[in-house]
Amino acid sequence: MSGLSRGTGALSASPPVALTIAGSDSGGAAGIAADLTTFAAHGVHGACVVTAVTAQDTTGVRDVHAVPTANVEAQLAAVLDDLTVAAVKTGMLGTAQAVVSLSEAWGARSRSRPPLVVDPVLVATSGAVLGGEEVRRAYVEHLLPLATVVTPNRDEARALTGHDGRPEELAALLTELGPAVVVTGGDPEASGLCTDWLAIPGGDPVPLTHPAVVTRNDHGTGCTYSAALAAQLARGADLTAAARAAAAYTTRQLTLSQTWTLGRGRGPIAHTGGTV
Ligand SMILES: Nc1ncnc2c1ncn2[C@@H]1O[C@H](COP(=O)(O)OP(=O)(O)O)[C@@H](O)[C@H]1O
Ligand SMILES: Cc1ncc(COP(=O)(O)OP(=O)(O)O)c(N)n1
Repeated sequence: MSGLSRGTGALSASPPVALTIAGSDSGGAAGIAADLTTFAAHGVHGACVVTAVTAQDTTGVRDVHAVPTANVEAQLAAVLDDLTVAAVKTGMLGTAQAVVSLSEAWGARSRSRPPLVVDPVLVATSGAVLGGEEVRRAYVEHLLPLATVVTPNRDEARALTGHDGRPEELAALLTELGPAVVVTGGDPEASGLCTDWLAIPGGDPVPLTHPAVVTRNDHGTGCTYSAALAAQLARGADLTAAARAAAAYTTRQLTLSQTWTLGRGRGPIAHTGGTV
């Protein structure tokens, strides 16, 4: 045996790499924290491009610092120049400039592009606005047409379409921009069920229904779902299987954190409980 320690574990193949482009949540519930821990739970190596730094806890968002666009671009170039990325997800992008810059960088890539999951973060659970009207418009005009799949919750789907229809109608409308769509959520307290609507361009929207978890600890749920979806795609799942698996994973994390008491407000969803 040489002087080098070989460790005790079996040799393993390199994991797939997923990249999150998102903001940080100082409370560790949403954003980059949720994404990287969710990637890890799926056996996927996580790279990250930080777009915004939020001073945030379980009760709300106190401050937002947008990372300068030139630095966001440099982070993205560093990751893509070096790592073979199998899937990308975007979360809070924060400014219209960041949305446009990312769209241009993505559109300009000549090599094959991995699946791009866009979680169009506009508003947090606490009601804090994380992306205003200019950001909304930039998503619609620039980024959504480049996405593989977009994962708005019902409020975001209404905002993006400018319509107040049923979620399956909103999902179908958004596919007209090009991507597949999962409109997430539902009315868990009323029905005991959550129904996400998956629409693939050219097909009829399909309901994906699962039991609802009654919990106050749901901060970071949308981030966790979209990160799990990206991780599944990085592992090679097809979109329908990935959407089902991501919802199952998210439900399991909500169940695990159901009895937690962390913070004074909407506590964090668990991120890495159980195995995938
Ligand atoms: N109470 C709940 N019980 C089980 N699943 C849930 C619950 N709330 C949301 N989900 C699921 O979590 C995922 C993210 O949805 P959603 O909560 O709409 O995101 P966001 O946090 O962006 O509003 C979806 O698959 C949705 O069905
Ligand atoms: C930095 C940051 N990014 C995203 C969100 C929104 O999180 P999300 O999981 O969509 O939903 P909430 O549970 O926060 O509504 C955030 N709050 N912060």
